[in-house]
Amino acid sequence: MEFAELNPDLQQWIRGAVQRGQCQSQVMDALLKAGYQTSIARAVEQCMAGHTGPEASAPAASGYVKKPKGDSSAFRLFEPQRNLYDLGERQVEILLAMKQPNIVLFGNLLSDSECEALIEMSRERLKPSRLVNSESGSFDIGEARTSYGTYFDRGANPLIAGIESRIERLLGVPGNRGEPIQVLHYKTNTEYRPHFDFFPPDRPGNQGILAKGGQRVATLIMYLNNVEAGGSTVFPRISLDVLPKKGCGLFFSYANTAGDLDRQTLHGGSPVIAGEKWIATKWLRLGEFKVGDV
Ligand SMILES: O=C(O)CCC(=O)C(=O)O
Ligand SMILES: [Fe+2]
Repeated sequence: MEFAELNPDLQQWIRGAVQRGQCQSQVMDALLKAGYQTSIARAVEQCMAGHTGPEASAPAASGYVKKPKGDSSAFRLFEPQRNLYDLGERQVEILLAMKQPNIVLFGNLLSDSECEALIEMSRERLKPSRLVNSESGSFDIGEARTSYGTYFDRGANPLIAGIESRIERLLGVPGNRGEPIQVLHYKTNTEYRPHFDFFPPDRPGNQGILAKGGQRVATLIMYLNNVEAGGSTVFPRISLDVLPKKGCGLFFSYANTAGDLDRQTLHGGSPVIAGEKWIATKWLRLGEFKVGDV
């Protein structure tokens, strides 16, 4: 495979690895671990030899969140303009809004019965949550994330479809950019340690994920129950703790006002001290995320 045929994210990663002084076998090793075929060797060789042609410009669904000229709004996504969003079937309130990072807390996003139904339909399906290993691309279980979870394909049933349609109308982001809704259950003493929801594009293990729908650009966490103690969504770099409240939704997008990935969005699910915690999460991509692309 020719270097020029690779997608720009992968080109960029290989260029970066070469510039960092990695030798051909180290680069190949990382790529093979990330699931690429040996046929990529020719492209790596070309890059090593400096025969890469002109730098390709990143397509819309690139691994980076880059500011399009003069406008970062496509990447920052939802920024509230009113205090109440009347969606007809539901009035969603804005309870908190922060500009940098772009964080919005929604009230009245889900009804009590929607929250309860989501929990009930997930109970039997829960499996230990996994983390993406950004070096190898594998999905690993570990103590950084001790919740249990499951997910529902887009439009999997009328309840999921209704919630997805509400999210689409509220945020103004096409539903086909959404990943499947994931439901997570944290028992007492479990947590999800601080992390980024975007996939650092310079890591070989993230190339496969980025190829499907492009970079993640935003998260919407929907709280499905009230938690007795602990279990906040914590943003340690900005000293913010959002306490879970049934029916509320926490939205944040990862591009700062310059359109670059904002590392202030580091966040986690802090340990549940008493009781249990249930959330449902919708992540949004820069491009279309095809159902089945998990
Ligand atoms: O549990 C939380 O509040 C945060 C969950 C989270 O960060 C995630 O699922 O990516
Ligand atoms: Fe997260």
